[in-house]
Amino acid sequence: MEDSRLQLAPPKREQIQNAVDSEGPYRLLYCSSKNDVAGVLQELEKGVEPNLADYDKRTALHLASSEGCKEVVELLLEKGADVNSLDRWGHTPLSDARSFNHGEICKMLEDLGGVDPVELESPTPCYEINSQEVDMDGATLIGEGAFGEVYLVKWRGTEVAAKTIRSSIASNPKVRDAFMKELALWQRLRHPNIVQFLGVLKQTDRLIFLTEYLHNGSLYDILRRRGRLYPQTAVSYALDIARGMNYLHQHKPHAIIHRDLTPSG
Ligand SMILES: Nc1ncnc2c1ncn2[C@@H]1O[C@H](COP(=O)(O)OP(=O)(O)OP(=O)(O)O)[C@@H](O)[C@H]1O
Repeated sequence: MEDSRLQLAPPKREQIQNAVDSEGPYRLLYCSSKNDVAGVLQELEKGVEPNLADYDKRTALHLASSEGCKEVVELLLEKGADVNSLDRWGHTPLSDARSFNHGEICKMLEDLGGVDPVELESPTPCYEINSQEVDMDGATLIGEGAFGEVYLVKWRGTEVAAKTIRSSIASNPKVRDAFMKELALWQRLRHPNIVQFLGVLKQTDRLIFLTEYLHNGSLYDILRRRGRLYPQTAVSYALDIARGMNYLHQHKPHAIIHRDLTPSG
């Protein structure tokens, strides 16, 4: 697994813009994303609710905050827009203003009690496994990846994969920190098509973590052993991969983007 593979992705700007109509009550959302103060005022005067939201539960205040439309943010707040409304990803307008670095808007929202639930999420430390429970001396080498060797070991009587991280990588505090954050995120994932993360070995000078052991290895290993797959098998593998990817993309509050999907990992 690469240290940059699992990435947090805020909602894309194009998605925000495509999601809003320029006509009907949704014109409020469209005008808010374009900093069209007169248009926003017109809609509010027609009686459109300031907290009207699109199908992603994004309000005019979310859109104006993402797009840096300071005047519209000011107007919406004055007209009673909810400073802490949550969109489908659990983001408030302040989360959006922060992701796009709109400092002045952040300040306006904070002054009115705006909070950012994304920031409040506490990073969970990685589950630690006592290294005495794992027989590293009896380990069998099963592969080698970009970051180190992979071994088959037994942990509490169960076969698991132990991934060792090269000391040249693990000894760099910045890289190690980024790696640990990625592992902390991985340990929260639960899906039949995502290899299960089990924990990090403690009391060892090396960085080693355990995952579920796959008896057939990676897709690359299967292709190398068996050659061409039957079409039904290929389709069933493709569906399993798509299910795993879909789970990552639906992850809340942020989608997870793999960025390095290959037959070997
Ligand atoms: N959980 C596992 N169960 C069985 N074999 C595994 C497992 N993880 C890795 N392997 C084997 O070890 C090899 C190296 O895996 P690893 O994930 O470290 O490297 P990689 O394929 O280069 O991916 P990355 O780019 O993440 O380093 C794989 O190709 C596979 O043969």
